[in-house]
Amino acid sequence: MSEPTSLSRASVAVAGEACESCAVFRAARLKKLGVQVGRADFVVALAGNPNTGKSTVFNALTGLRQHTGNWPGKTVTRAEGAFEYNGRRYKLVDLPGTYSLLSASPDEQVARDFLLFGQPDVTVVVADATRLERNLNLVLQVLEITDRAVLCVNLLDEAERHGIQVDTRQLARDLGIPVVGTAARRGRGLPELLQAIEDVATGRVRCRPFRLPEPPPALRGAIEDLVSRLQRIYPGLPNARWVAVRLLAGDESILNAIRSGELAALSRSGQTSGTGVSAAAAATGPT
Ligand SMILES: Nc1nc2c(ncn2[C@@H]2O[C@H](COP(=O)(O)OP(=O)(O)OP(=O)(O)O)[C@@H](O)[C@H]2O)c(=O)[nH]1
Ligand SMILES: [Mg+2]
Repeated sequence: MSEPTSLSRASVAVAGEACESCAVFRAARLKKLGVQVGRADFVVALAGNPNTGKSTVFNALTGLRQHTGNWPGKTVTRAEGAFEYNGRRYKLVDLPGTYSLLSASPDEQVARDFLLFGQPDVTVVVADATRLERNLNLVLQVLEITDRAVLCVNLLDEAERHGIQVDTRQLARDLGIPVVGTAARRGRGLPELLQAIEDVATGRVRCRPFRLPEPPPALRGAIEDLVSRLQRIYPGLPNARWVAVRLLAGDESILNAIRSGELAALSRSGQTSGTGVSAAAAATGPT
């Protein structure tokens, strides 16, 4: 996060002295693997509000051609692709846009279920730099359920056109995770994004995510009690605490997942492949 600007890195490469910290060198370390996911060293999820450029980032890193366009709700199911970076293979999962992990529309549930139960190694939240405040709602929710996240502040070119400047360094300090500014349609910032993903995936950078204050003791006791019951009934269930909180809030979709046996299936499978409560996986090929 305290690296030189992409301009200074690029100038080093132009001078013909590519070094391991320069952006052009790092971009050259990217191999787009398309649908050839195979055995991946790390699984990376792309989450974010609708229309923030998730599929644009996905396409740029995998070489695939997920549907993109300037209206929300284009991606309705999960798409998977792969890339290799610095010799490590990454499975990249493009998710439908969602405003909140509490949302209940079918495509938003696909995103929610993968983030909660798919256990990605890194969650990249792609945010719209022109609507940062609204986008941070999902970022804070994601930070409640994972220690390994990167914030990609995309559409920086649009923000600049409107005179908006984003202080990514301050954001990184406040959120406790790497924050990278991008204009993904033109590839700007993607070398830095790749580096941040690698840093978090390999543990080179340890996140200290901002968390909301603990609930009052009475509620905390109820949550802990429910968590231990859930863990007894559903051993291996990821994010049992989140499930407990949603049950206490009377979340119908979680109650239905219990009644239908979906939650039991999740805890049995461990969900490393991330099928999700209601998600149908969609491998997307070049179109
Ligand atoms: N100006 C500009 N446009 C961008 C950038 N990144 C993506 N876009 C455009 O923004 C629109 C939305 O991009 P998508 O990649 O489809 O967004 P998404 O987040 O996958 O959208 P949903 O799947 O509907 O949630 C498209 O028209 C992209 O070309 C960027 O950095 N700058
Ligand atoms: Mg999309």
